[in-house]
Amino acid sequence: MAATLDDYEVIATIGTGSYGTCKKIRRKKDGKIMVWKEMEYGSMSENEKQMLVSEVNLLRELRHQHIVRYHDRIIDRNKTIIYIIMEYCQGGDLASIIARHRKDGTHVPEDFAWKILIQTTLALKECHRRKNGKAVLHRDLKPANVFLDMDSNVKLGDFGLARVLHHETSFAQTYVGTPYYMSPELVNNMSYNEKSDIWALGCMLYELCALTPPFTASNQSELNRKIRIGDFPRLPPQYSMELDMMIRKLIQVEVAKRPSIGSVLADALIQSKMKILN
Ligand SMILES: CN(C)CCCNS(=O)(=O)c1cccc(Nc2nc(OCC3CCCCC3)c3[nH]cnc3n2)c1
Repeated sequence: MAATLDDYEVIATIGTGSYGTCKKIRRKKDGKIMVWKEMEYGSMSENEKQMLVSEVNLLRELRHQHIVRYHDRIIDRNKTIIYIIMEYCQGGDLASIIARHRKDGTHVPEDFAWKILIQTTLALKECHRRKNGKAVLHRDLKPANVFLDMDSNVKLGDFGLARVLHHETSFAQTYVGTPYYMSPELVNNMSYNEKSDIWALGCMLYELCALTPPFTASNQSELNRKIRIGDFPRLPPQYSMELDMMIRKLIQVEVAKRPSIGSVLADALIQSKMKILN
C-alpha cells in the first residue's frame, strides 16, 4: 500500500535547502517523527527526472547506521512535487553546532571531534563501497549535510540530491554557497574522486575544531590559490597534536599522498579511539 500525504501530518518547517523545503512530520499510524524533503520537479526535463528517479533509488539502497535512513517517497502529480521521507535527526546539523560555538566563543570537545571523524568516515566507506559498480560519491560533504541523532551519532544526509541539483534548469545551479571544501584536483578541473571526499572530510573536521574553514578568501580565485598551496593554521591550542596531524593527513594537496577511507580507518590511533566509542 503506497504511502499518501494524509498518512502524515506536518509539524514544522525545519528549513529550506538548495533543492526545496525540509519539514518535520509525524506519521499518523504510530506517531513516529520523521522529515520529508519537498522537491518541485515540474521544471525538470525528462532526463533530469530520470536522474531524480535513479538518485532516489540509490538513496533507498543505502542502509547504514551513519547515513540518514530513507523511508519512502510520495509523488503529487498535480503539484509536480516529490516528497522524500527520511529519518529525523534530533541533534540538528553540524553547521548549526559550529555557528553556536562561534557565537559563544567556545570549542567542541576533542572527543566529539574524533567521534565525528570516525563516524563520518564509516558513512563515506559505505558510500564508496561499489554499489553494483557505481560508487555513490558524496560530492557535497559539508557541516550542513552532517546531522546528529539524539545521542550525537553522525547521520550523513542529503547526498545524491546534490547531484540532481546540478541540472541546468534549477536555481540551485547558481552557486548558493562558497565551495570552501573544493579539493585541489577539482580546482585544477581534474575529475572528482573518492579522495576528494577525504579532502572535504579533513576540511570539515578542521572547521568543526577551528570554527572556520582551513582556506578562506573573499573571491574564488584567491580561494583556489590558497587551496592549491594547501597551507593553513594549526588547530587552536586546546586540541592535541595527534588530531592536528590526522587532519593534516586528510587535507593533503597531493591526491596520492592523501589517505584512502580504508587507511584512515586502519590508523592505529583511530582504531584505539573506535574502541572507546563503541
Ligand atoms: C540550515 N541550518 C544551519 C539550520 C536550519 C535548521 N536547523 S538544523 O540544524 O538543520 C535542524 C534542527 C533540528 C532538527 C534537524 N533535523 C533534520 N534536519 C534535516 O535537514 C535539515 C534541512 C537541510 C537542508 C537545509 C535546511 C535544513 C534532515 N534531513 C534528514 N533528516 C533530517 N533531520 C535539523
